[in-house]
Amino acid sequence: GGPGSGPGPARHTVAVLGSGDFSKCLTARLLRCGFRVVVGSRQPKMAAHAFPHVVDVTHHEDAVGKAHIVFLAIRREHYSFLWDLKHLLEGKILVDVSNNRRVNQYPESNAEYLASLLPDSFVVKGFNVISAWALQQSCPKDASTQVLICSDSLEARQQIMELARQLNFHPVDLGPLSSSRDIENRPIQLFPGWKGPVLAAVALSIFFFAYSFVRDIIHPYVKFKQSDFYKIPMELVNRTLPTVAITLLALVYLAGQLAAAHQLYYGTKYRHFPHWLEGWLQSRKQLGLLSFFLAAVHVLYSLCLPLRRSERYLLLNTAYQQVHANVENAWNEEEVWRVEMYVSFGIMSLGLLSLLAITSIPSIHHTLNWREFSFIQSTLGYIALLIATLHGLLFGWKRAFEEEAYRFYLPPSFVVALALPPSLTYIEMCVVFILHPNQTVFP
Ligand SMILES: NC(=O)C1=CN([C@@H]2O[C@H](COP(=O)(O)OP(=O)(O)OC[C@H]3O[C@@H](n4cnc5c(N)ncnc54)[C@H](OP(=O)(O)O)[C@@H]3O)[C@@H](O)[C@H]2O)C=CC1
Ligand SMILES: [Fe+3]
Repeated sequence: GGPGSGPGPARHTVAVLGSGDFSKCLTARLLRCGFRVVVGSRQPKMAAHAFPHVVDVTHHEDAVGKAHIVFLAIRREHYSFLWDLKHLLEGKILVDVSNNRRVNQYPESNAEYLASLLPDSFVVKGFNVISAWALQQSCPKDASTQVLICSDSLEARQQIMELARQLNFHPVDLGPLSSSRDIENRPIQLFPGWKGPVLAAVALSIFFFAYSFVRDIIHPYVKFKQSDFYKIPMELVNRTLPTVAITLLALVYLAGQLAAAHQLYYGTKYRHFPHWLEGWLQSRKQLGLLSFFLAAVHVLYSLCLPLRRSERYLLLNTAYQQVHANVENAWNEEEVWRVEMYVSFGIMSLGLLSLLAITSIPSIHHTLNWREFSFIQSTLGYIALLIATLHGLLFGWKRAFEEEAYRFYLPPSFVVALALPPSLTYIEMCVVFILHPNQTVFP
C-alpha cells in the first residue's frame, strides 16, 4: 500500500538516524510533543549518553524497523550508507533535513539525490529551514516556525505536514520534490535580492567619492595650494551620500520608465522584458530602501556639520574679517532664500522617502490595496525624487556658478539632478501621456 498503511502503533514512533546536534534537538521536541523516538546510530552505546533515557538508541537497522517515519539527521555526504538499508526503508517516509554549505553546491538537490538512491521510499524535504537552536525553543514565538515541505508523494507530504503541526510548526506546502532545490537554498542565502542594489550603491559611492575627492581636495590643493584634507571625513562623505541616494532613487523610476517604453515600443503588455530589466524591476524596493537609508544618514551628517571645530573657526574668521572690513550687516537676501528653500526641500524629500520606506514593510503593504500602494510608491515617490532634485539643484547652484575655484567643475549632485530625473519626466510626459493618454503603463 501507500505510505500511510503501516501498522498502527508504529506511527507514533519516529525514527531519527544520526546522533548529532540536529538529532538531539529534534528528539527533544518530538518527546515533548508526545512521540516515541528511536535513534539510529553507528555507535548506539556511546550515543545513548547524549539522549534522555526514554529514547531508544540502537543500530540503524533496528531503528528503521521500528518506525514508519524516518528522519535523516546526517549529512548528504554520508547518504551512501543508506544503500545497505534499502530493503528496510522500502515504503517508508524519509525526511531529508539536510542543508548544504553553498548555494547550488551539487547538480541535484540533496532530497532528489536521496530519492534517486532509494526509489522505493517516499522522500519528503523539510525542517532544514529550522535550526537546531529553534527546535530547542519551547516558546515558538522566539524562533521562526515556518517549515517548508515538499514531496512527490502527496500522502507522505500530508503526513509530514501534520507531524510538523503536531510539533508546533507551521508547514507550508511547496508541492513536488523538485521544489527541494529552492528549499535547500533558503537557509544559506545571504539577503537574496540585495546583491545587485548593494553593488550599485557601492560602485556609485566609490565613483562619487573619488570625483568629490579630486574636485574638492586635489584640485584646490594643486591649483591654489589650499589644504582642505580635513573635509574628507565629514564633507566628502556627506557629499557622496546624497548623490548616491538621489541616483538610486532615480534608478527606481528609470526602471519603470524603461518598462513603459518597452511596452509602448512593442505595443503590448504581454511581451517579456529582457532579463536585465526584469531583475532591475524586481530590485526597485531594495534600491528605494538603500536610497532612503543613505538619505537618512545624509540628514544626520548635515545636522552635525555645525558641531565641527572647523565650522566654528571658519565662522569666527569670517566674523573677524567682517569687522575688519567694517561691514555691519552681511545679510544676503538671495543666499538666505536659496538656503531656506534647499533645507526645506531636503526635509520634505526625507519625509516622503520615509513614507515610501514604511509602506514597503510587508505588514503595512498588505493593508493597502493596489491603487493606494501604487499612488504612494509611484506618484509620491516621483514627487519625492523631484523635490530631492530641487534640493540638490539649490545646493549645487552657487558652487557651480559662483565660486571661482569650481566654475568649470559641476558638482556631481548637480549633474545627476540635471541629467536623470528631469529627462525621465520628459520621457514620461512625451511618450506616455501625450502619445497614449489612456494607456495604463507599468507603475
Ligand atoms: N545543526 C543544525 O542546526 C541543522 C542541521 N541540519 C541538517 O541536519 C543534518 C545533521 O546535522 P548535525 O546534527 O548538525 O550534524 P552532525 O555532524 O552534528 O551530526 C551528524 C551525525 O551523522 C552521523 N554520521 C556521521 N558520519 C556518518 C557516516 N559516515 N555514516 C553514517 N552516519 C554518520 C553521526 O551520528 P552517529 O555517530 O550516531 O552515527 C553524526 O552525529 C545535516 O544534514 C544538516 O545539514 C538542518 C538544519 C539545521
Ligand atoms: Fe542634502
